[in-house]
Amino acid sequence: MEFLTVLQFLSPGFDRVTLLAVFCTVFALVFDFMKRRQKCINYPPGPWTLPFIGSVFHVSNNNPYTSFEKLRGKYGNTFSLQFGWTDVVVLNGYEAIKDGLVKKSKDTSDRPTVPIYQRYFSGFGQGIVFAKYGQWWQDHRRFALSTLKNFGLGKKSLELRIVEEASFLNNELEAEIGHPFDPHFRINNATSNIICSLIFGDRFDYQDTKLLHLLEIIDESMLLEAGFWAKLVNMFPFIDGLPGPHRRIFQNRMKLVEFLQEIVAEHKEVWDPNEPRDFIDAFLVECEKMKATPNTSFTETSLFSTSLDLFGAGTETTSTTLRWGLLFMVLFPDIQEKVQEEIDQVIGTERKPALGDQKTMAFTNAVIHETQRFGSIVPNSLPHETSRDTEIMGFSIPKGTMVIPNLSSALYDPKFWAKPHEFNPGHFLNDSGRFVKPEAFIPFSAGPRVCLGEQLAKMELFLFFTSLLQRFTFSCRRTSPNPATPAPNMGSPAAQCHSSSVFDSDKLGAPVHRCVLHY
Ligand code: HEM
Repeated sequence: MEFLTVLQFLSPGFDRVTLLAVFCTVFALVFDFMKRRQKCINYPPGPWTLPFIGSVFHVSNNNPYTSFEKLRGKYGNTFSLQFGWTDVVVLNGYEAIKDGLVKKSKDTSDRPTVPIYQRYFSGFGQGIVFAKYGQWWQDHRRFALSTLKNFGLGKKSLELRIVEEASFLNNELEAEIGHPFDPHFRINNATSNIICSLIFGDRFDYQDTKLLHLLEIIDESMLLEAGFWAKLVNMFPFIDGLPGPHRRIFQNRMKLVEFLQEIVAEHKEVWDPNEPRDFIDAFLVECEKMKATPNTSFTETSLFSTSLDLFGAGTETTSTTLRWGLLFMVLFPDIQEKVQEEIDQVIGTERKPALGDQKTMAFTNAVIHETQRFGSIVPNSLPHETSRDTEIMGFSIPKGTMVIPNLSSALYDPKFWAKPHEFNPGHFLNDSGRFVKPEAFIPFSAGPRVCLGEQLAKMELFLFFTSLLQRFTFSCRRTSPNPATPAPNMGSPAAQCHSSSVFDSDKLGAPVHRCVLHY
C-alpha cells in the first residue's frame, strides 16, 4: 500500500484501482519484453504470444496433438510456446525426443513446479512422479524399483499373481452374461489389484465398494488434472483458492491419503521388520534404518506420496491400454480372430497363459504393441524441465524451460511406421512374421525418467489380454451403433464411444468355447 500511496502522490487525480491496473499492465509488458530479449538468440521458433496469457490459445485443450501437428508443420520439430509466463519447448518426432530426453538427459530430467501439484503434495513430500531431479527423486525411484523387484517384478511369483487375477476378471465378466455392463472399472479393479498386491500385500474384491470409490476418484482426478480449470490454475496460481472443479482434485487427494493412512496403521499393528511383506512394510523398515540420518526423505509422510504415485500411475494407464485393446478387437474382428487362432495353437483352451508364450506368439505380441502405439495413452508424456542451459537439435534452451516430449509424434512418425494412422500390427512384424520393435516405439517415454512401471505394465498387458481373448470374443452388440473409429491421443477409449461403452454378453453353444461379449 505504501507503494500505491507513492504512485498516487506522483499521479494525482487517478484512483488506486486504476493505478494498480496500469502498473500491472506496464509490469507485464516489460517482463514480457525482457523474456523475449533473453530468448531471441537461437531459441526455437514459435507462434506469437500475448502478455499474461502467452500463446496458450494456439493449443486446443481437447486435442493438443492436432495443434502440435499444425505448429510443427509451420515451425519444425522443435518449436516453442508460452503458457502464461512459462516458457515451453515441444519436441516432435523420434529424433528430437531422443536428442532431448536421452542424449541431453542430464539437462532435461527435472520436472517443472506445477502449481496444482505443489498444493496437491504439500506436507507429503514430492513422491516420485513430480519429484524434482535430484537426490530425493533418485533415492525414491531406486528404492521403489528395487522393492518392487524384491516383491516379484520380473519373477514367476508375480506372473502367477497376474494370471490368478486374470481368472478373477474373466469370472467377473462371465457373471454378466445376458446383462449389459461397462467393463471400465472391472478392468481398473484388476490392474489396480496387481499394484495393490505389491504395495499393500492384498487384493480387493470386485464388489468392494471402498476400492471402487477410490478408483472412481482417481479416474475423476485424472480427467480434472488434464482439464481446462487445472490448466488455468497452473497458469495463474493465485486463483487456486477460488471455487471451481479443480478443488475436487485436492478433496480427492485427501480421501486417498485417508485410505492409505488406514492401511499403514493396520500394517504397523502386525509389522515385523525382519519379514517385510510388501512395499509399505519395506518402506517402514527403510524409515527405521534412516531415522538417525538428518533430513532423511524416508519418513511416514513421504510413504503416502510415493505409494499414491505408484497406485495412481499403476492403475489407470494399464487399464486404459487394455480397454483400447478390446475396442480395437471389436473394430477389427479379423485381427481378433487371428489372435485367437494363435492362442488356441500355442496355449490351447485349458492351460493358463504364461509369459514364456510371448516368444512364440508374434502376432498377439504385435497386436498388443500396436494397441499401445495407436492408442498412445500418454500422448505428451509428463512435462520435463531443463535444470541447466542446454542445446537440443541445435537450438539453445535456457535453464528452467518446460520441455514437452510429444510422444504421439514419435508413435506416428512416418519415418518409422509404414501406415502411421492405421491400426496395423504389421508394424511390429518382419517379412518372415517375426516380432520386431522399431526404436520409435516409446509409449513409456525415454531417458532417466522413463516409466518406472514399464516392466510391470508389459507383464500385465500380455497376461490380461491373452486371458481375456482365450475366454471371450468381443464384438459390437447387434442393436448398438458401431463404435466410431477412434481418434487416438484422446486418452481414454470411453471418450470415443461413450454411448456404446457398455458390454453385453451371450454365450454361444458348443463347439465354440468362447463367450461373445458385445460392445
Ligand atoms: C501401459 C501402461 C503405462 C504407460 C503407457 C506409462 C507411461 C508413462 C509415461 C509416458 C511416463 C512419463 C515419463 C517421462 O516423464 O518422460 C510415466 C512415468 C511413470 N510411470 Fe508409467 N506408464 C504405464 C504404467 C505404469 C505402471 C504400471 C506403474 C506402476 C509401477 C507406473 C509408474 C510410473 C511412475 C512412478 C512414473 C514416474 C517416473 C519418474 O518420474 O521417474 N507406470 N509412465
